[in-house]
Amino acid sequence: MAPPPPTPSAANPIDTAALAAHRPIVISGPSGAGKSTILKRLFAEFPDKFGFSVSHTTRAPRAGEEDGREYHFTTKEKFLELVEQGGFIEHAQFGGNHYGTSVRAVQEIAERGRVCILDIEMEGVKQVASHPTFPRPRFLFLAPPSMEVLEARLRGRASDSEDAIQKRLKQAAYEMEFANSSDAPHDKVVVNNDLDTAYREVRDFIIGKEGVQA
Ligand SMILES: Nc1ncnc2c1ncn2[C@@H]1O[C@H](COP(=O)(O)OP(=O)(O)OP(=O)(O)O)[C@@H](O)[C@H]1O
Repeated sequence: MAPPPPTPSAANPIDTAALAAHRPIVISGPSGAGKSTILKRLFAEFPDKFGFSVSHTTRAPRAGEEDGREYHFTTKEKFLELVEQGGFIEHAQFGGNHYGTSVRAVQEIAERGRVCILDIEMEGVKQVASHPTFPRPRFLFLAPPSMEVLEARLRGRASDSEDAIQKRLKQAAYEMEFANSSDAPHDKVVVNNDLDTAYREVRDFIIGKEGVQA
């Protein structure tokens, strides 16, 4: 049986008004689909409209990192307590450390009058879509034109080893399968073939009639 939904507590009340006025956007898609490229353009065109939330992590800060800037650094106990309270819209464990996006961090962006853009991988997307209390964001999936083109772009980026490229391609196949399934929450799928066209489609989805006004 599914556990009962956590009630928003005093520790993490949900400010639905701010989130409704500035509805967050979840962007996902395989590694190499072009998310960073398109988001970079969007932020350059609209420097004051969007924000990225600051994630929580249980890993130790690295030299030069500041609490609340790169991450909210926290302990495993506090992290798991917040999980129990439904305080994360999504969270995961990598290399022995916990990482998560808190309701509070996303809300903070909305309260500053900005639309929070969440670049989230597939498992996180599923968690956000099934969160019991967090208001549903808008979901955008960025797809490559084909697996062959994706492979060529990953190679062209020249930032990964052969092993890493193979792992990304394998993961991309799962992501495409999920995106094509009826479980996928996506409100819009944009195929990133020609960059200008894809950018316009993403921009229209985000700032068009249903999105924030430009
Ligand atoms: N429409 C396009 N046509 C040709 N090349 C593109 C296009 N869109 C993106 N690229 C290139 O493809 C590569 C992958 O793009 P990018 O790094 O933005 O992907 P990403 O989805 O952000 O990946 P990751 O999830 O790994 O960060 C980059 O080298 C980028 O310049």
